[in-house]
Amino acid sequence: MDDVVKSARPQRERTAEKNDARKPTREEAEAAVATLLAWAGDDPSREGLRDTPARVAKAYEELFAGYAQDPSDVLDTVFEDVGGYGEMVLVRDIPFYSHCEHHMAPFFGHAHIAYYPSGGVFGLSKFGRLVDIYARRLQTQETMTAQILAALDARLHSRGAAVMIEAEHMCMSMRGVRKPGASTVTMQFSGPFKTDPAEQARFLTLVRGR
Ligand SMILES: Nc1nc2c(ncn2[C@@H]2O[C@H](COP(=O)(O)OP(=O)(O)OP(=O)(O)O)[C@@H](O)[C@H]2O)c(=O)[nH]1
Ligand SMILES: [Zn+2]
Repeated sequence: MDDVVKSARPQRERTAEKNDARKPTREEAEAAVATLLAWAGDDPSREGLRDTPARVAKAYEELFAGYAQDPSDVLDTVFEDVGGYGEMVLVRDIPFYSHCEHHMAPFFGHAHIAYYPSGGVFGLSKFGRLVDIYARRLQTQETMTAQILAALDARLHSRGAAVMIEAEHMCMSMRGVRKPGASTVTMQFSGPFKTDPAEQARFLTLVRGR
């Protein structure tokens, strides 16, 4: 397993608990939204915007719920009685919505995750949950790709994984360089996917073969 030290439960990552010391109150968050509305040129006290700061704070709780979630928790469902299955498992086209850490603008697309099981397989829905934990945080697409791979690498039941993410960034589509339709593809490999080009090619063929 390359340069990764495995454990049954990986270290907890950035979580709400860790950030609690400097976490503003909900009232402060809503006041900040009102300030942004005024700064954008609107009147936060007009009827249509009166409840907007509260709605935005509530929406942020959902959109950024990943800070309060631990990826190691979702990979705890493992099925060991799978008739000796040890071939690649690929879950492809997992949709996600995230926000880039540079502009807090949405980026969205699909993740594809493959791994080689070792003595058991993960519950399939957990890959969607894993993607969402990272998608519901601020980061780059590259970071998200690497973190999903690292979460799998840290589990005893994976002996190598491949993660590919394809996404469109609204900070490049709606503003700035304004190139709607441009897609960014990132990928990270470990185990056989990293050491064997044929494994990488098989993963890429299976992802594309739909
Ligand atoms: N590598 C990477 N870059 C990203 C991601 N999301 C946004 N960016 C880029 O972050 C960069 C920020 O560039 P800056 O020059 O600091 O900010 P800016 O003036 O708003 O840049 P423009 O977007 O070019 O207008 C831009 O090139 C974005 O396209 C991501 O997930 N990965
Ligand atoms: Zn951006």
